[in-house]
Amino acid sequence: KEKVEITKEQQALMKIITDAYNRHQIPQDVAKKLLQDQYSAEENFLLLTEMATSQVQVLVEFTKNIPGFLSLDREDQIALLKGSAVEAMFLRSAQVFSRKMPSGHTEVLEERIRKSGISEEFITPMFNFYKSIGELHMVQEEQALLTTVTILTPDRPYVKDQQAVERLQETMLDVLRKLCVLQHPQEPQYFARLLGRLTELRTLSHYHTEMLASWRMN
Ligand SMILES: COc1ccc(-c2nc3ccccc3n2[C@H](C(=O)Nc2c(C)cccc2C)C2CCCCC2)c(OC)c1
Repeated sequence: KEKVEITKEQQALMKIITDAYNRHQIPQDVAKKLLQDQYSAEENFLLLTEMATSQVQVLVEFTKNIPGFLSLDREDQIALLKGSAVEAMFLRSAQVFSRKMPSGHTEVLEERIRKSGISEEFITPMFNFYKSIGELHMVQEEQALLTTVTILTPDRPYVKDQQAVERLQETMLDVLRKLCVLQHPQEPQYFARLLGRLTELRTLSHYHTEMLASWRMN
């Protein structure tokens, strides 16, 4: 049984990324808004686009704090941001949905989202993903590193120097793997389960355009 140990450098890397992840949060708490009032499909669509837009700005600021990201080719940085924006948005939504809330709040939030205007056919895959993320009970370091690993996906469209992105992603995956072993010692499969969510995330994000196009306006 090999002793898993996070090195000093990896500790520092994890702190930089987690602090940046927590610092670059969306200002307004959309869950609180949704719990307070019921909005029309049009208002919800507007809220969704506002959230998605501010999320992209937050993502850009966050990536500036990923050690090595700014050393990548400038055009590759943009390709990585464009390629991961929707996935990062669903990941953030899953984390917001899975947050510990006073009893009954999650059910109300789920109801508001089901009735938001999104087409029926997308509700099940979306909530299946949210619940599968929730079941992982990720600590904030794992959430930050998982988002970082998602951004540093080498095979996004138009990435020229895939090797450079792969090297960066591997650095992050190594820290994440060790963190999972240390945080979930009874669950040796935890890291694999975590990465499996990224496959589900990519599938869900393929629906995104269709989800918007089929939004049920009155
Ligand atoms: C069509 O694609 C989506 C994407 C996300 C959601 C979504 N899942 C959520 C889970 C918890 C809380 C809110 C949640 N959202 C929306 C939201 O704002 N997501 C969000 C964004 C966009 C950026 C940053 C951060 C977040 C949370 C609410 C937008 C207003 C209508 C209701 C959904 C969605 O719901 C139908 C459909």
